[in-house]
Amino acid sequence: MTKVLVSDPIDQAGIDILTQVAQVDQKVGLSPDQLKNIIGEYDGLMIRSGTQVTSDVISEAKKLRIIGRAGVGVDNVDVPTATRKGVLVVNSPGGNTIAAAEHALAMMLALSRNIPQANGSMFAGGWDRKKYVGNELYKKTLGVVGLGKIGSHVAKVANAMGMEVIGFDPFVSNERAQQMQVRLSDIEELFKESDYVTLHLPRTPETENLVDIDLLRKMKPTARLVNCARGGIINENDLANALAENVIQGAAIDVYAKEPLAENSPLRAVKKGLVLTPHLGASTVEAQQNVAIDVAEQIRDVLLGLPARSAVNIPGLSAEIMDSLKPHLKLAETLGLLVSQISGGQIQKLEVRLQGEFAQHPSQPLVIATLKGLLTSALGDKINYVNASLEAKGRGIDVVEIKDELCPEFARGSLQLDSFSDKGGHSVSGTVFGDGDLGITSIDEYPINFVPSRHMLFTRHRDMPGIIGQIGSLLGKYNVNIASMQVGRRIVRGEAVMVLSIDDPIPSELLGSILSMQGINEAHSVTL
Ligand SMILES: NC(=O)c1ccc[n+]([C@@H]2O[C@H](COP(=O)([O-])OP(=O)(O)OC[C@H]3O[C@@H](n4cnc5c(N)ncnc54)[C@H](O)[C@@H]3O)[C@@H](O)[C@H]2O)c1
Ligand SMILES: O=C(O)CC[C@@H](O)C(=O)O
Repeated sequence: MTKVLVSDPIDQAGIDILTQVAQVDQKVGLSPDQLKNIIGEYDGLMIRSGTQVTSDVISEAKKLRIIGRAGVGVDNVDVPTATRKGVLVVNSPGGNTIAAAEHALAMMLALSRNIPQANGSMFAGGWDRKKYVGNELYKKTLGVVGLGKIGSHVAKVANAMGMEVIGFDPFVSNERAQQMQVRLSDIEELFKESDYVTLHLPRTPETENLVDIDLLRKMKPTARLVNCARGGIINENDLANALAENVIQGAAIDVYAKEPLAENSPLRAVKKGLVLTPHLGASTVEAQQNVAIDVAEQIRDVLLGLPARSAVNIPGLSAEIMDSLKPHLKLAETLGLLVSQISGGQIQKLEVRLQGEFAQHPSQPLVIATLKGLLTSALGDKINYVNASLEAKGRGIDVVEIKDELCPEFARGSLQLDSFSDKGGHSVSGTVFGDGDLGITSIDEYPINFVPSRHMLFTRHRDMPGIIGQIGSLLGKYNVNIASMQVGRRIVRGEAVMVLSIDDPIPSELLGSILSMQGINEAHSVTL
């Protein structure tokens, strides 16, 4: 029975999708040890930001295939460990964009008009109209740090509200910034010039403590800072001191270095100018439905053996790409399996030659599929699209990609693998025909033409009368049925290759007998 654990509160729409394919256990509030103790039972795990999926947790997973994060940030998942274990990590990159952008805008407005303070005072019996005079956003300068999905939506709305928007994002071009009506600046200038600064960048080792007391001191004393991105980007002690010392006028914070925010956090002790929310950026009914559906559909698909839309740990391999490249990926995997089984040694280098149509597609998915095929004989079902590149690297396989847009021989191009091992080199190539069928078109540069089948016998032998008949008789003796045969050679009576498609695998004793025949240089049993 396929089982999925849901360990954070998830919208029912997502649960309904998961129950189409699995038994769904909803267990919210598990301690790290409780999660470790039960994770071994599950094929899928669905979380929000509350569950910490540490390396310890992933190490205890016996059959986990997918971790689905109903949201954007996967900083609560040890992605490198998941990748090593071949566990796919998926998220919902766009499901809560609007919710998070609107929360940041709400925080700016709340700060400028003292709404939380005025609200608190009203419920305490007050009526203070002088104390809560605020500021308008109109004609003020907004600095947006991180101009991705959320930052660009904030910029759009701020522009519409009559703000001047400046931005800092090292990965955004001037053209893109112009389209967003944002003037690019460096980070120090942005902090100096802005009346409001809003953060919309990820937390990474480079962005941790990015906003410290030095940067805060660059801000205007009337400036306000909003963080609805990730905790840890602002140094919380420095912010508390800056507010206490009137270095800046205000701040509104939704996310914290450590969540939930500790009771004795210096932020909770700030007396004025600070608005805090408990990581509510994505907490709208609409966003929670969006992310639950988006991620549950991906978990369902992966458990059914289909690709995911937003895989975090196989970049460049979206469901769309996998769908459009289906036969090409199948060929890449088949050639990888084939070359690994005829190589017979520890492969040290693999050249992946993409020609014609193959060179026009993104190469990364095709290389990953090749490596998956290459390592399947050694690792069985432990190898998949998630960990193939990492496993190949770990085994010291040097992968070289060669692209050639021309391919005069085959209308749809061809893919060739050249492997180099301690036992010498081998080469296989193939193509995809118009109807999506696969064809193997050469082995060790001997032209050949066959449709790959589950079981095959491959030989390199002297091209001399009687040798093929002898192999046929031996197979007959072992009751192995031949489905088809293909022979390729370059010189008459030189060396030739033969591929037999057979109905059953070759027993090792039979392979030994074939290898001991006169004129046989190599014989390999191949299973795809
Ligand atoms: N508060 C919430 O509930 C909530 C909800 C959703 C997203 N988020 C967070 O909001 C942030 C933005 O999310 P998004 O969906 O817009 O992501 P995104 O990937 O679309 O955009 C992030 C942008 O940050 C930029 N960036 C990266 N490093 C930078 C740096 N050092 N300086 C400046 N810019 C840098 C990137 O180039 C990118 O354009 C993320 O941290 C995400 O986790 C929070
Ligand atoms: O799950 C949540 O509510 C937080 C989501 C948000 O931080 C995200 O990264 O998508």
